[in-house]
Amino acid sequence: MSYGSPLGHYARKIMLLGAGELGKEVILEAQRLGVETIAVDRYANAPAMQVAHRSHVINMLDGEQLRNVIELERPDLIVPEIEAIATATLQELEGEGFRIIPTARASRLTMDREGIRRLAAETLGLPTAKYEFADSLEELKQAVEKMGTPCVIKPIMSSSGKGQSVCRAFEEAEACWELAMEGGRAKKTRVIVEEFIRFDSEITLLTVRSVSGTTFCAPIGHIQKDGDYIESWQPHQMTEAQLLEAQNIAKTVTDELGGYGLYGVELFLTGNGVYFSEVSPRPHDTGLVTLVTQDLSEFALHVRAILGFPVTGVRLLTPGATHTLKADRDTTQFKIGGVEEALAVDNTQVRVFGKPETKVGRRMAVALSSADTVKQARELATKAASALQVEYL
Ligand SMILES: Nc1ncnc2c1ncn2[C@@H]1O[C@H](COP(=O)(O)OP(=O)(O)OP(=O)(O)O)[C@@H](O)[C@H]1O
Ligand SMILES: NCC(=O)N[C@@H]1O[C@H](COP(=O)([O-])[O-])[C@@H](O)[C@H]1O
Ligand SMILES: [Mg+2]
Repeated sequence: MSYGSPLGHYARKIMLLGAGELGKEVILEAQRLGVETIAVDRYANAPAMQVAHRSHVINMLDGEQLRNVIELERPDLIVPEIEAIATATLQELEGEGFRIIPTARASRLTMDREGIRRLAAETLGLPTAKYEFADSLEELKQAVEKMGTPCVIKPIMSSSGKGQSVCRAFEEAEACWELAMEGGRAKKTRVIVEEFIRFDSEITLLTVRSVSGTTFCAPIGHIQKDGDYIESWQPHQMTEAQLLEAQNIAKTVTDELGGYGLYGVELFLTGNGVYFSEVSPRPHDTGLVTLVTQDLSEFALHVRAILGFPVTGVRLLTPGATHTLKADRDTTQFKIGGVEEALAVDNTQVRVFGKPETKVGRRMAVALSSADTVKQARELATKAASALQVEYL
């Protein structure tokens, strides 16, 4: 396959739908291969827009706006970077010959928690937490009663833990409902109620589907707070049996979803075996660690796979870890400080995402460290992240 230079007549063009910190790394990798890049998101100056050839600001949940921008640009590949996109329009466009990564069906099924959960548990028979759905406070109360407490309540369309809470007693159901209504990405009222799984640890298994077949990265362990990731490390220590179980689940779900690209399969490890939690048909936030641990990062792997290039294997070069920096206020008047101190920590890098605005809980930067052991790497990344700070002006 051959293609011309970016911005020329024969360029190969990819359009990212979503332009956050993960997309920024995807675009940088695409540019290394001489691909033309277009970033789209709901607000101007999003991280990936700052490194793309061009950008557009639209409401990606509006099918007409989405179709217009795609027809205007006519990209060779359309690469969803977040869940909240008008996926029915992506399915129509795929029918008209556009290529959606990994497939329009995969982006539709993973757009909300119901599609992927029913597919995994009911069609594929994978082990998951028990679940119920509710469309009103009344239905939620019934579901909580049936499920018992504690249980986890999440808007069906949300990510990074937005609108998610643990309901510890029946009386808390109303507060959980209110939180979910505020936190969802789209104005949908439906929530999922999940059995609370007391896992020993949780992992992301990055799984690449390419012209070369399916490849797994070493498992990534992580810690989440309020449904959002704080720390991740690679490799995560697990038994051979657990790893095989995890790979089997990942293979089953990614084969079903199909297409080319990197998937992040989220799994809970328990004494009773491995549970499937959810899957991202795209690079995963906890996988940022691969920027310092692997010969090819999850972003490089995604780009290679979606362009139809071979992915013959992935090498873990060193243990590593990441720790995030989050804001705790809503403002445009801020600076990121402490980069100098963070970079003084051994074997450490920093990514400052360049988001134009802080929000409570919004991820603004990450520290990444490598070391001889995961334990050391986690200590270094945590030390570096604690040196980083959002300075409010
Ligand atoms: N049923 C559950 N039992 C116990 N913990 C859970 C359960 N569901 C979610 N969690 C915890 O909350 C975290 C976030 O949940 P989940 O991945 O469903 O949210 P999300 O908003 O899709 O996050 P992201 O988009 O960042 O992956 C999980 O990684 C896990 O730590
Ligand atoms: N867990 C999913 C995830 O981490 N997604 C990443 O966060 C961005 C949105 O950030 P924002 O909410 O700060 O705009 C997304 O664009 C993606 O890069
Ligand atoms: Mg998740």
